[in-house]
Amino acid sequence: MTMSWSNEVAESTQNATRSLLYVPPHLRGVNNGVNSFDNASSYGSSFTESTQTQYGFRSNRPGSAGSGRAGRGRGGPGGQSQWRICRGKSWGSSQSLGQEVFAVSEKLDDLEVSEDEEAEGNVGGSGGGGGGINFDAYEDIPVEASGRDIPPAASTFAEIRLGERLSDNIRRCKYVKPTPIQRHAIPIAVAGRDLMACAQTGSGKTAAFCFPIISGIFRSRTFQSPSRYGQTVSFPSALILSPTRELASQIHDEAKKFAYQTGVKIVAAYGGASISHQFRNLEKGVDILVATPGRLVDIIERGRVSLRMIKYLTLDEADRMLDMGFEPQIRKIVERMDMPKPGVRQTMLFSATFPSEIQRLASDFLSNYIFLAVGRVGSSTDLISQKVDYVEDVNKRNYLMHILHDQKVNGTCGKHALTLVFVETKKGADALEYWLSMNGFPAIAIHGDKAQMERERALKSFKSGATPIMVATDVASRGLDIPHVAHVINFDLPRDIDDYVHRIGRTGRAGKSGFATAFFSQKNLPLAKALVELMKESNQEVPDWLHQFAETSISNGRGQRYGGSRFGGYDFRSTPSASDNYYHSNSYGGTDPTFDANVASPYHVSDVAPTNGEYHLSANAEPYTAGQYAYGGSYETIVATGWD
Ligand SMILES: Nc1ncnc2c1ncn2[C@@H]1O[C@H](COP(=O)(O)OP(=O)(O)OP(=O)(O)O)[C@@H](O)[C@H]1O
Repeated sequence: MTMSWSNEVAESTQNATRSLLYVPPHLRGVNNGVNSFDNASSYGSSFTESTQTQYGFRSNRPGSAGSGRAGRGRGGPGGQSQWRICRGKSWGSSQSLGQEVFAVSEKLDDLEVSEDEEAEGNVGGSGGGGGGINFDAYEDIPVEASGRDIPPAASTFAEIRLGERLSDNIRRCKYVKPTPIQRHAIPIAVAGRDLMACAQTGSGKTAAFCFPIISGIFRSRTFQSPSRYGQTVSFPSALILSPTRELASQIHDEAKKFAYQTGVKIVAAYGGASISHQFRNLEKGVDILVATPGRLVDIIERGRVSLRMIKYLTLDEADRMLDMGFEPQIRKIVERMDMPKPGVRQTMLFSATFPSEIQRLASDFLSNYIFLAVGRVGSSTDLISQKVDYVEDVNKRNYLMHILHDQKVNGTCGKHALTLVFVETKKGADALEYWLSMNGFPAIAIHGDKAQMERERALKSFKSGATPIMVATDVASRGLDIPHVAHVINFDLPRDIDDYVHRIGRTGRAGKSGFATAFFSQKNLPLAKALVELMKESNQEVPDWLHQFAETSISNGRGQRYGGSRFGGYDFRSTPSASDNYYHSNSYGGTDPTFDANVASPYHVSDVAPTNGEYHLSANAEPYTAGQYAYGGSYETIVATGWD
């Protein structure tokens, strides 16, 4: 049998196991077909008024009447919202729980990807589709760039001149058109500039940093030889750091596809996997090393890798990499392990969220950089329909099971509609996996206490649809690009709104719609304000009760966001507190000599309607005011347990 091109390149993880039905160890030999959901027939009665959802179908979804951003074209021709009122019914808080979860499953129905669609290569995801991605969804996204002499954006890949081989691979991946982050970031990176880039989850950041690196290494080939076969110490030209093993592995797979037949060698090194195997891979030659921080330090200290020749440094999920959990290790790698200094190497930082404190820390690693924000910094894409339900902790399991049961009986949770359930703790993940499995729901858990093989097996089983429910801690919240995740359920809400943004971002990727449900209880009060702001920014309907919580709640700081909605993003250099005398650009290609670091420019570069590569300045936005977008409050320590 001939393997498809992408399968050939990414041999291992691409082998789906759809035909396998996962049976958890404790259920082997047990009649798995028995659905003990009968036990749950009394759900309705076990829910008090306060646990009833305040479900509202969105009549004000983008593209429908009343939307401030009508005509986006998302969800089909004519800009019809995916989340329409189903079958002419309207729902309210007086509906029974059963009816409400039924409504959820109807929504999931809308999300299902047909076999035809997949066959046509219209499905995004690491499988490499993309031809039918709804790029219109991104067209009116605000873009802001600040910094000196900003290279102009490109509207096609061809304009960027990435080289023939890479261009062929881009076509093979069915990337017809660059996404907004790619249009802006790739020319900046190809021009050799340092970059801090913030763009929404699922919007194509991986390619935005991989293409310039691969192209740059390929071009310099004649002048500089790669790390050669048999060398005991490897000297990669590029280092891509990721907070999790799974993300490192995914970036490695993607980069390999992009670098196919270019001769650019890519090696992954992350914890939990055999280090001797990784040494052997390094000995075969490495241009681009994709690594998690812990394993990288280990291999450097064992003298197997030197960072002396690094020309490109990328931190994916950069804000996570620089938060309290990882920062010391990253500093050690970047500042004390032989790596060329900022200005000598090229540094690129990418994330969907960038709190100002982290931007400040990150600026230590950058030189004369450009800040690029596609969409509002830290906002979620409005491709994700968000719903928040008030559910007391004691009722969460039953409520979850009711939702899943409904998906199941309505046939809406097929192999193409996966459900990802986030919980707070590793123990909680195991317990919920067990409980769901015992109740006839094929679930698998992933968390940092599992052996790497088990983590990989869990992910593979979930991706293939063999186990369509995955219970996860935050180890799966960032970067993972899993096709067909239709529903993200925050069984336990995170304490940090940015984590919420990343978690729900596992659905609604590459222009596709997704659905996110959060179970909110009293203990989530500190998150209420930020959640309301985020939902409003993403054009979501906010339940009245959540508004009330938000008004009364005191933020814990991490929950709080930069205040208010505003066009474009926020570059921390434009606040009075930015310690250095930073520059600020008022246009692509020009620096405003009158720029005052204390009052940022009111001009914004917009690509709302780029014509012939021309970008328009809009002076319509209010000037920044001091601290207006500061990531308010105190900064709580986040311990990145189980990440590396
Ligand atoms: N130009 C493009 N054309 C078609 N598909 C694309 C394009 N760029 C990226 N994709 C696809 O979009 C999906 C999301 O991309 P990617 O994983 O890079 O998103 P991301 O912005 O890094 O998300 P996150 O913030 O969650 O890490 C992937 O499946 C990728 O293959």
